[in-house]
Amino acid sequence: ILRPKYPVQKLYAFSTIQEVEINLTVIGQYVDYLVKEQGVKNVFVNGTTGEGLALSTQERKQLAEEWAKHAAAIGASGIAGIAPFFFKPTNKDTLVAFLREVASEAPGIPFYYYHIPPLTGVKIRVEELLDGIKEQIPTFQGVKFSDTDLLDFAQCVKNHKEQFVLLYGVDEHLLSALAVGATGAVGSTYNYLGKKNNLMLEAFAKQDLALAQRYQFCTGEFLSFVFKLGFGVAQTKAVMTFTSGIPMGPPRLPLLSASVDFIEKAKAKMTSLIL
Ligand SMILES: CC(=O)N[C@H](C=O)[C@@H](O)[C@H](O)[C@H](O)CO
Ligand SMILES: CC(=O)C(=O)O
Repeated sequence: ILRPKYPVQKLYAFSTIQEVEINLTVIGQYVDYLVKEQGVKNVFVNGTTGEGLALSTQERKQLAEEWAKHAAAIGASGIAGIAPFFFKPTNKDTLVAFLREVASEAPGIPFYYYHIPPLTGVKIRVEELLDGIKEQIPTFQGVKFSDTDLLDFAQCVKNHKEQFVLLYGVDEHLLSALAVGATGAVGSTYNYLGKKNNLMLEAFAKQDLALAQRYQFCTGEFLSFVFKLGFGVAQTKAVMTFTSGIPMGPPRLPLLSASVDFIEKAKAKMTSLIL
């Protein structure tokens, strides 16, 4: 959630780009919206959608505190870490050693590995990573798995479902992940399709696969449409803005705001979605 830092746009060489600062004032309203309108039960703060990687440590702390305050929580119920993505770990042991250092800074808080190879470029299989990880990282609690390798995910479930929380993070594939035993889901589309996805979870739990598929196809229909227009975090913010009415603001560089053309088309598509 960002907002322009200056009222007047700064001029850059080829386009107008705004410097943006975080906007804490809308978080209370945002929490209410997620809970009441979308049935969202937990929030993943400073992740991909919240542009955590584009924020300073100070900004991330401010955001986490503001979310915790409005969510009436005393603190975080968990923290998550991604793999280092510039100098990358090339094997499981170095990745575990890295995560262990991060996790040990907060010894009382459950730690999750955020597996997102499309963005980190680190493709070390989670099945392999989880093997023996609890001995190395005592606070290890689970994985947010944002990849389409459902064999890797299924192996994680098969070997560790009792021990770890396995959250799936590719929203358009969630039903497939449920089929192999996902514990839950974390994703950007639950900001605006949360209600439909909760109904999908319910249908799946009642073994009504045909109904669950219709909800999954709804997410798929929307995403497959917007993917063709160019879809990323900036566009997600635009969709969240028009569905919730809460201003999510522009993204921070190198991302650029969604175009008016994108917003119009995405809005029309969203309105046309039928179950
Ligand atoms: C790369 C990315 O942003 N992944 C998100 C979660 O991790 C997902 O929620 C996707 O935004 C969503 O599945 C649409 O592809
Ligand atoms: C949505 C999500 O999973 C993220 O922003 O990291």
